[in-house]
Amino acid sequence: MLALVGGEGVNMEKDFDSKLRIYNNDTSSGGGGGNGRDAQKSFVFRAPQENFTIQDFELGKIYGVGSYSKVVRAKKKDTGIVYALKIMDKKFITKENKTAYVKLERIVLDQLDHPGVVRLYFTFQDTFSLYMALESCEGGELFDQITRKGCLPEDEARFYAAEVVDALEYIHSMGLIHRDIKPENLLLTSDGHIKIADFGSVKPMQDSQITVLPNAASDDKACTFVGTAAYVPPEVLNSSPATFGNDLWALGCTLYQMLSGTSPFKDASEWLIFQRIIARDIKFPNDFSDEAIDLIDRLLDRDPSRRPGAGPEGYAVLKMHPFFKGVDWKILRQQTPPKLALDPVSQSSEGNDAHDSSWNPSHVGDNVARSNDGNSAAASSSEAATHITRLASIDSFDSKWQQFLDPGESVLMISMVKKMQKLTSKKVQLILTNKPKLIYVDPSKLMVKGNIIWSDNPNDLSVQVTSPSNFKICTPKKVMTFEDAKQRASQWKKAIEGLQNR
Ligand SMILES: Nc1ncnc2c1ncn2[C@@H]1O[C@H](COP(=O)(O)OP(=O)(O)OP(=O)(O)O)[C@@H](O)[C@H]1O
Repeated sequence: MLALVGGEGVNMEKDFDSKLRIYNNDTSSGGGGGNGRDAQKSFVFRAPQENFTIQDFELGKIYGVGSYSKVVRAKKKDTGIVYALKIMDKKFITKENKTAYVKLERIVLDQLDHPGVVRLYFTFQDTFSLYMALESCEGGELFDQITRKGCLPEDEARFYAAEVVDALEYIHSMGLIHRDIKPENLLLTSDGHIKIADFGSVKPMQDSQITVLPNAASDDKACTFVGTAAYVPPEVLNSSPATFGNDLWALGCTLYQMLSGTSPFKDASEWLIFQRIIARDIKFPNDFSDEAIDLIDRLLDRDPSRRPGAGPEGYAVLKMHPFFKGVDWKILRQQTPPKLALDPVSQSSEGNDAHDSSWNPSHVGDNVARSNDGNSAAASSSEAATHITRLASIDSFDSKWQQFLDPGESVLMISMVKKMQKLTSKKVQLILTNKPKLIYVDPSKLMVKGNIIWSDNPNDLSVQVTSPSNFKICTPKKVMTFEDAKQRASQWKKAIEGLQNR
C-alpha cells in the first residue's frame, strides 16, 4: 500500500482531483465568486466536503458492493451517528472513466430532499478513496425481502409500490430520470420504509431543476451505466432518448417481481431477455388480481408516453389506479410498513457487525478494486444474482446478429471490436455464445470472418489481457489481437474463462 504514495500515487490523485473538482465555495462568501480558474458559476453543497478521515469512523458490516464502490456501515466515533459509507477507489474510478458518474451522483443526491430518497450527509476523501456518507438503510434491499418471502402479498406490494410512486413523482418533478429502478436499488429503513438509492445512472432532463456542473456525466455517449437488462424498456433497446416513462416501465417490472418473486422478462442470457422485452412477452401468474394485472400491463405499455404517470395528467392517473385503492397518499410515511423478513444468517435487521470484523480501513482501496472481480465474499444480492448489466451489452443488441445463431443458441457476450493486424485494423463484431461458439463477423457484409475453435482446455484457447482495451485470443495455431474501445478486455477474458470452467 505504502508504495503507492510514491510518484505514481500522487500523480493519480492530482489527476483525479482535477477531474473531480466541483466548485465548493465558502458559504461565507454567500455563494458568489469561485476561484479564478473555475469561476463560471457558483454552487454550494448542502452536504459539505469534510476533512474527516476513515479513522473517525468505527466500521461495521459491508452493506453491499457496487460496480465501482463498496458500501459499509460506519459509526461516527464522536457523534455515534451511523451512516452507510460509500467508498470508491480513486484509482479504479479514474482507470474506468467513472469520474463523471461519481460527480453526477454526488451533485444530484446533494440536491434531493424527499423521505423516499436516500440522503447524502457529507463527503470526504483521502489519498486512495472518496467517501460519501449516506443515510443508513438498515432494512437492506427490497430484493432481499422478495427473496426471503418468496413473493409479497398484494397489500405489502401495494405499500412498497405506493412509496416508490411517491418518490418517483418527486424525482421526475425535479426533472430527473433515475434509469435503474429495480428491487436492488429500493432500500429499506430499519422500520421498513422505502428509500430509492443508486443515482449513478441518473439522467437530468434539459429543464431539470437540478444544478449539474460541467463535466458531470449527462450525455449518453459518456454514460456507460444505463440500467439493468431485466428492467430495460424496449425503447432504450431501440436507442430512443430517455424519458420519465423509462422509470415507469421499471416500476411495472418491479411490481411484477414483488407479486411473483421474479422479473417479468427472464431468460438464460441478456440477449434472450432483450428479445422478450422487444416482443413484450409477458405472462401473468393466475394469482395476480385484475387490478395488479391492469396496472402492470399499463406500466409496460410499449409507448412510454402512455404509461400511467408519463402523460400530461401526470401522476394523478397512476395514483388513482384501482390497484392503489385505499392508499392515503398524504400520510404514506406515517403508515405502518410491512414486517421485514430478517436475514436468516445474521437474524437481525440491525447492523450486526461482528462477522465482518475482518474488514478494516487499511483494506479500503484494494478491496474496492478487488470486489469488482466479483470475488468478494460479502457481495450483495444484486451481484450474486448477476443482475448488474452495462450498456455494453445493450449497446450491441441488434436482431441482425441473430442470423449467426442456431435455434436455442444465445449470445453471452458481444461487442464491436477492432481486430488488429500488422499494419491495419478491421472492425468486427465479436460474438460469444452459450454453445460455446466464438466467432467474429464483418458488420457491413454480415459475414462470418472467423470461427475461433472452442476448447475448454486453456492450453488450446486462452485470453491475455494487455490493457483495459486490448486482449489477445490465443489458440495453438494463431494469436488474434483485439481492441475493445469500451475497455472490456478483462470482461472478455472472464466470459471466455467462465465458460471454459462451467
Ligand atoms: N444507504 C445505504 N444503506 C444501506 N445499504 C446501502 C446503501 N447504499 C447502498 N447500499 C448497499 O450497497 C450496495 C452497493 O451500492 P452501490 O450504490 O455502491 O452500488 P449498486 O447500486 O449496487 O451497483 P452499481 O453501482 O453497480 O449500480 C447496494 O446494492 C446496497 O445493497
